[in-house]
Formats: sequence, C-alpha cells, structure tokens
Amino acid sequence: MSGAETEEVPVLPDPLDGDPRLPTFFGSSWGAVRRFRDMLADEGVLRGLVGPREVSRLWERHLLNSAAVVPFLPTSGRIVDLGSGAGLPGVVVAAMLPEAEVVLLEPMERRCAWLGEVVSELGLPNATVTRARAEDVHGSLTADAVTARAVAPLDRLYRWAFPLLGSGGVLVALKGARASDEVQAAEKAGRRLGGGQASIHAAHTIDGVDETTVVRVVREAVRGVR
Ligand SMILES: C[S@@+](CC[C@H](N)C(=O)[O-])C[C@H]1O[C@@H](n2cnc3c(N)ncnc32)[C@H](O)[C@@H]1O
Repeated sequence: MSGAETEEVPVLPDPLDGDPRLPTFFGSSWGAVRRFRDMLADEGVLRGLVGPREVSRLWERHLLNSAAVVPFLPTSGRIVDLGSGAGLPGVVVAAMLPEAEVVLLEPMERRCAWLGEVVSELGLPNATVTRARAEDVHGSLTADAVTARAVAPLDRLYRWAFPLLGSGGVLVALKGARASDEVQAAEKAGRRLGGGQASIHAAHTIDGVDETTVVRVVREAVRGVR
C-alpha cells in the first residue's frame, strides 16, 4: 500500500459484546441501547462521528460511561444534554429514563441529522433534538438538569449550563481523572454564577469496567445572577 492510501484500521472485537451482565444492567432500555451501539459501530464510524478505534471499546468508554450519569439525574422533568455530538450521554439517558424529557442540544447540522435518525430508529418518544449553541438558547430553553461529556472546561460549562437551570437544577458533567483540579480552578466562577459546592463522584457501572468521574453541581441562587 502506498503512503497516500487511507490507513485501514482493523476492527477488534469489543470484549464486553455479548456479556450477559449488560442486558441486566440496562434493564428495559437494553433493546434501545444495544441498537444505538450497532448504529455507532456501523453508520457512526462511516459518518465520522466515532473513530474506528472506538468500536472495540464502545461499551466501556462510551455507553457504560454515559450510563454512569443516570443515578445523578432526576428521573423526570427536562434534561438537556449540552453538546450531545453522536448522542453521548443524551441518547443513553433518554433510553434509561423514559419519564424524563431529554433535549439533545447540538450546534452542528451533520450531528443533529444523525441524532434525529437515532431518536427515530430507537423509537425514543422522550427525546428531541435542538440545533443550537447553549449560549444562544439562554432565556428560551430551561432544564431541571444539564449533562455534558467532553464539551468544555468546567468554568465554561458553568457559563453555558447555569443559565438553563432554575434554582435547585443540577449540572452533571462527565470528567476525567483531573476533575478535582478543574473543580478547584472553576470554583470562583461557579459561585459567581450561582453554583453551589461541586461534588466529585466515582461512578460505578459493572465490575471490571473503569469507574467514571462525575462532577455534580446544584444551581443555588438564580435572582440577580448574570
Ligand atoms: C467533543 S464533542 C463531545 C460530544 C459528546 N458529548 C461525546 O461525549 O461524544 C463536543 C460537542 O460539543 C458541541 N459544542 C461545542 N460548543 C457548544 C456550545 N456552545 N453549545 C452546545 N454544544 C456545543 C460540539 O458541536 C460537539 O458536538
């Protein structure tokens, strides 16, 4: 093969594919989550929404990682997935929390088209797609909770997410190993914007799968905050 040709990435099997603990873990959302996994592995890769190397770790790195936010969310009300991208964690959240209304907020047209197809294919009546940047829907979109994965550093997330939340609303962000540094660095900005104390959690899904770091912040004061 000449150097100019596209590199073929061998698709390795996902060690968790076929693991009997997955249907048990996902319960009634299993069918939808399983179909979402297949869509990501096929069309998601072809359309450049997921890297080919991710196919062998879709369960651990993406789907279980997304499911890890669910225990930190309200089970009803409106949840906005800010910067939903390929639908992570929003699609998984919508499948697992059928009583909640989930808004997949994403500015990129191509990703919104994908999200619309996923919602329709999975038959998720509680999920909708909104094409916008978070800062452009301040004042017109409100939420009881906002989720965000791999979108922006915390201080920027506070600026984008808090105006969507009323008092008592929660921001639930999936973060990496440096979450506590980020929390510290963003503390002043968070307080100024009406956020309470951020808590950091190691979220467990199934044994043998890396825990996910979740940062949860409740929005306290709303009046007078800019
Ligand atoms: C790195 S991707 C992560 C996507 C997905 N959350 C995931 O974990 O796979 C970041 C996403 O945030 C979106 N984004 C960037 N700025 C945004 C903004 N101001 N408001 C809403 N979404 C934004 C991008 O279009 C992109 O789809």
